[in-house]
Amino acid sequence: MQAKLIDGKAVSAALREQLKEEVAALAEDGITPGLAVVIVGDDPASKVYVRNKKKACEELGLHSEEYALPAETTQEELLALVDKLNKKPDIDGILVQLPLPAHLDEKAVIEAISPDKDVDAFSAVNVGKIMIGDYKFLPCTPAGIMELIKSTGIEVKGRECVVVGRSNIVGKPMAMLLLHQHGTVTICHSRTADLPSVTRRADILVVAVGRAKFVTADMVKPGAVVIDVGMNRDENGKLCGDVDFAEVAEVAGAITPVPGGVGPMTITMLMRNTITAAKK
Ligand SMILES: Nc1nc(=O)c2c([nH]1)NC[C@@H]1CN(c3ccc(C(=O)N[C@@H](CCC(=O)O)C(=O)O)cc3)C=[N+]21
Repeated sequence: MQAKLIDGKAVSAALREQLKEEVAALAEDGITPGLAVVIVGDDPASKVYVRNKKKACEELGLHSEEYALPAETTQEELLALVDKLNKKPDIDGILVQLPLPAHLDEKAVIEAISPDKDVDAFSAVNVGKIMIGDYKFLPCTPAGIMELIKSTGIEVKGRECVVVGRSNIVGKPMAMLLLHQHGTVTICHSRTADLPSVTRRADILVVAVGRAKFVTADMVKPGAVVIDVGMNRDENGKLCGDVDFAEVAEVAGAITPVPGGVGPMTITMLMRNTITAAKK
């Protein structure tokens, strides 16, 4: 392996030390940031994330509440809970774990969360604010990736940045954040013609397609920074990313592992957003 490993756990740990100081400063004013996590149904992978979020809250001294609702929960029941949390004074951030079971209207639930408590920054108002560069919260995964890129010391300004994947929660906001830092940004997706020729232009390559080992060494420019957002299970049930780590690490200049890359950063940014929300 010739690439430098981008250690999401280490970058996370350093940021969490700073956040602890912010929490301590808020405590002097009698403020404890509070996060509510709502999970509907019992997807085992979702449970892992929810557990990691709760652990991070405990580590930083945040108040956290978990609402585990049965898979049969109705839209009305879920909206009633969101409404209650919107009004709950000790809750600053609300996260409804996605995806929701198919009978629930995800969009309506996201829009029901008060924009001031929308720590995922998924609602239309918050997405719009990101577009115009006037935001309070950044979406957690793209924000965490910007911190990882910063940790490599590479400057985004003027560079070729290629984002593979165009989801509302990762690909699109990711492209916008790179653009804010003056990157030259290309978004690719499943219909992109000759994808390898596009990804090979990237100085910074962010991959969020949800397909195990989708990016191979021939798709990567030598020396590129490669960020892997994937969370897949391989044939043996082992967690793996969208990038074929073993072979791409021979070509890239720096690369994130899965696990231990983007995942921990997502949670750290969620903590940061909750603290920001508590500052009012
Ligand atoms: N409203 C909402 N907001 C989210 O932010 C959200 C969501 N829904 N639904 C699911 C995805 C996924 N996600 C992850 C967060 C942390 C890890 C994480 O901590 N990963 C660790 C370990 C994971 C493991 O061991 O299984 C790592 O990569 O090292 C992973 C995935 C947040 N999501």
